[in-house]
Amino acid sequence: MRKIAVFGVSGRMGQMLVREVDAHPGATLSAAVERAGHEWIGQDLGQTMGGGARDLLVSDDIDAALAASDVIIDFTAPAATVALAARAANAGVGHVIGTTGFEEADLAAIAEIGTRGHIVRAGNMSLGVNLLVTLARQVARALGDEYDIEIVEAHHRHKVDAPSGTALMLGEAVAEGRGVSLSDMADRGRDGITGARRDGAIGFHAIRGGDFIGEHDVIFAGPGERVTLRHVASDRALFARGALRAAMWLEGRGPGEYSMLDVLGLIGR
Ligand SMILES: NC(=O)c1ccc[n+]([C@@H]2O[C@H](COP(=O)([O-])OP(=O)(O)OC[C@H]3O[C@@H](n4cnc5c(N)ncnc54)[C@H](O)[C@@H]3O)[C@@H](O)[C@H]2O)c1
Ligand SMILES: O=C(O)C1=N[C@H](C(=O)O)CCC1
Repeated sequence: MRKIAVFGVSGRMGQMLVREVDAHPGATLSAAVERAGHEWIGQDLGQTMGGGARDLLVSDDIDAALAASDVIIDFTAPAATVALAARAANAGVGHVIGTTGFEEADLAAIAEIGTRGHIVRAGNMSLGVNLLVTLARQVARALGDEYDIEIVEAHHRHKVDAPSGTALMLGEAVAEGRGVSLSDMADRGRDGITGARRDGAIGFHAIRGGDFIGEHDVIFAGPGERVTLRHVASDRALFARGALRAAMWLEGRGPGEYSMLDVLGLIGR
């Protein structure tokens, strides 16, 4: 049995993850972790999730959670994830990172920890989005600079980061397809007298509202035609299933910062 701890357990994703781990015949929930001071700390996990008691208390004790686990699944917040990555690596525990909203310095810190730790990190854990990433790279390469690329995403009203992690994955993929750096070409939102579109720009636009789970369009607008690649998530459990797959996949792997493209066997496609 693979022992899996869920961090951010009271969150939208945390609760999905508990259900997926419980349903997996090869996995057992080893710890349920929330941030210090959260109202769920010390409560029975089953009861806080609205069911019967299950003999597992929600805790903020990171060392105890790491000691009890083979791998942790972390959908929390950037600062928490970066700190946790170092502790998981030191403890020899795998770390599946679903958190988004990282700054460049956070990503560099995680990459450094990935030289000794066992990490899977992806801004989107779904099979469909990761397949779309490979398609977006190919389409950008095939269509070339005459086609303007705009990435439009929509998420629920509680989401705190923009562009979404998925939009950034798609942006990296189209930039790679074109042989350019995303940080040079990204154009995030537009407002006011922006001037005409910059040649080669990769545009990002974020819609926030209601209960959108996650929708992404990559638009290639060319002379006389447009191509749109689209992904629509209709069930948040999708992301939890992907994260659990990553947690199982990490078993027996060497150190590294892997992506869902590795987990799903989509690398190089
Ligand atoms: N990669 C993916 O497929 C994917 C899918 C959905 C969401 N996400 C990302 O996952 C993150 C969480 O999303 P959500 O919708 O579940 O948010 P949420 O706000 O519902 O849940 C986050 C939880 O993390 C907890 N938390 C914060 N700091 C913590 C700490 N130090 N230790 C333990 N717990 C801590 C919060 O208290 C909260 O309960 C976001 O960054 C989101 O963008 C990624
Ligand atoms: O609900 C969220 O938050 C989501 N975050 C990920 C992102 O930033 O792309 C994946 C989709 C849902």
